[in-house]
Amino acid sequence: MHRFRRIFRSASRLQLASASGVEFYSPSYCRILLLRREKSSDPSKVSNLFTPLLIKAEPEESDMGVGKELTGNISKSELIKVLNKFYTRPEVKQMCTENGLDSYLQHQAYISFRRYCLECESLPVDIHIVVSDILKGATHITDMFPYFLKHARQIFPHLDCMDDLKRISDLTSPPSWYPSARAIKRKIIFHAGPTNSGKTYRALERFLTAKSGVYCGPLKLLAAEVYKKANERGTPCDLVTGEERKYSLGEGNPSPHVSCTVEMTAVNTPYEVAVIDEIQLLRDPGRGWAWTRAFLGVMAEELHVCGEAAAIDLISALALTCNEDVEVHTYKRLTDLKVEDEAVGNFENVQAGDCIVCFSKNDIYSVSRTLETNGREAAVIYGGLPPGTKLAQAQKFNDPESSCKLLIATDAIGMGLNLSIKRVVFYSLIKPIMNDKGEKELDVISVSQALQIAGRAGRFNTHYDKGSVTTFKAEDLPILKNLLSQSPEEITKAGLHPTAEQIELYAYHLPNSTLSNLVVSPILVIY
Ligand SMILES: Nc1ncnc2c1ncn2[C@@H]1O[C@H](COP(=O)(O)OP(=O)(O)OP(=O)(O)O)[C@@H](O)[C@H]1O
Repeated sequence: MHRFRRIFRSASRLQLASASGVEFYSPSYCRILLLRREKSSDPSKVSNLFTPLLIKAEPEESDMGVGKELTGNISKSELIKVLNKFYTRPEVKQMCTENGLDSYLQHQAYISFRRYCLECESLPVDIHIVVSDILKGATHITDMFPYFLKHARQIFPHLDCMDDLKRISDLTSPPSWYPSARAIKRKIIFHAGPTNSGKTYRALERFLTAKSGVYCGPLKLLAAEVYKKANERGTPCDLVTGEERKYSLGEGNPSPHVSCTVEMTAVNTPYEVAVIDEIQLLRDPGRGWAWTRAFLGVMAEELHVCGEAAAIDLISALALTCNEDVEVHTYKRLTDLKVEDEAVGNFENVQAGDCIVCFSKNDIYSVSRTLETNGREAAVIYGGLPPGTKLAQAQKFNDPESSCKLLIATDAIGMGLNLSIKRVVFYSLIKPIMNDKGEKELDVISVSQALQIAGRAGRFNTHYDKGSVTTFKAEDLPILKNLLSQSPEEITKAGLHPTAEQIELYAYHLPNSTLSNLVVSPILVIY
């Protein structure tokens, strides 16, 4: 199981498909390819990642000396001469290419074959006879090719099942990976609007009144919130995250409703209603595949997706690949949000109801230390905290009776959490991001991130019916204003991940492959 998990994780590096004009990507996969490309402009060099299996020179006992008895002794020097001559023949190279061996694999196979022949105490009969015939001029040197190819296939097992691997590697039609979802005609409703516009509320109302449903959220905390809300409303609902499963109706007795993190979405369970929250995250380089999978695979009569309007076109195109239509409902923000004309400047100007947003743990620590030194109590929320701790921190900050009036948080608060924030203060606008090469670099936050985080201020149904936003440093304010004056960038790509079954098939076809060979096989096949 552990081995399989490792295979699966690495397999997230697979590419990609382009189905009916929808572009998919898996950047961590691309990272490998780009790394390879940096070393060489030839994409076929991906095969350099294959390491040959070691074949011991141990012929069958019944073979021992038979070749020599039949055709006479062959000296090592004669054998080397034949092998070298064989390998330099252009026809041999041609035949290698035709059989899936590029120049790297040819060379590796030749080194291994040569070692095998020279280390053999007694050559296998068939090889002995063909070498002997070549030496006598009775046959052509290229007649050794079948023996060489047999050896190459032993050390590179993927060569034996290229056709099957090609079939499995066909990632060009992701909708067909989910036959159960394709067997039903789903009604798809896209709730589009900015943050705090009531989109999720509307979708959840439908979820709560359905006979069965699944809520797929971006964070454990949000899944936990929906689980709590549903159960409080008398709709028994289970909670499923990567870490835990909570049953509402008693251990082992699943409820008709499930609230889960999007990665945990069941694609073989029928539901009346499914809600996929923050659908724009399907473009996310690391986790986007989970939204794509949930969208294509969830078996729901009614599928509600909530998110930025920037995802409408892509979702409609994806739906089209499933022969489904999308009904779009648009929403407006429920409360006012004002961009302030002054930056905060220093910690004395921090006010009750402020949420200081940082993009690094160092900033979180330094801001909380400074506030503490100034005798100001602050709750802290960042991605790495356990969900229970995050919830406790959110409750402490939301509680009007609490002495804690400040919040320090990363963009973990950017998604759906109900926090009583009066003003969002961006401590910085620089965030580490993953570039196209899969490397981490620092960049200004995107328009979508700025809007999403700023939108947390003045959340409907909290103590503040209006919100405001500003920066800590004066020099950041014009940049923030510019970001907030724009609409989120149109989403044009969705993340994609092969299914567990596809990776299992790879493991099945290549039982003797090393893990690294198994992982890179699909990449080679795609090329
Ligand atoms: N019609 C409504 N009646 C009562 N409360 C509502 C209503 N619409 C929205 N709310 C509340 O307003 C808050 C924001 O709504 P909601 O979570 O649906 O926003 P959203 O558009 O999905 O934005 P986000 O992505 O930030 O969650 C929530 O606390 C929600 O319960």
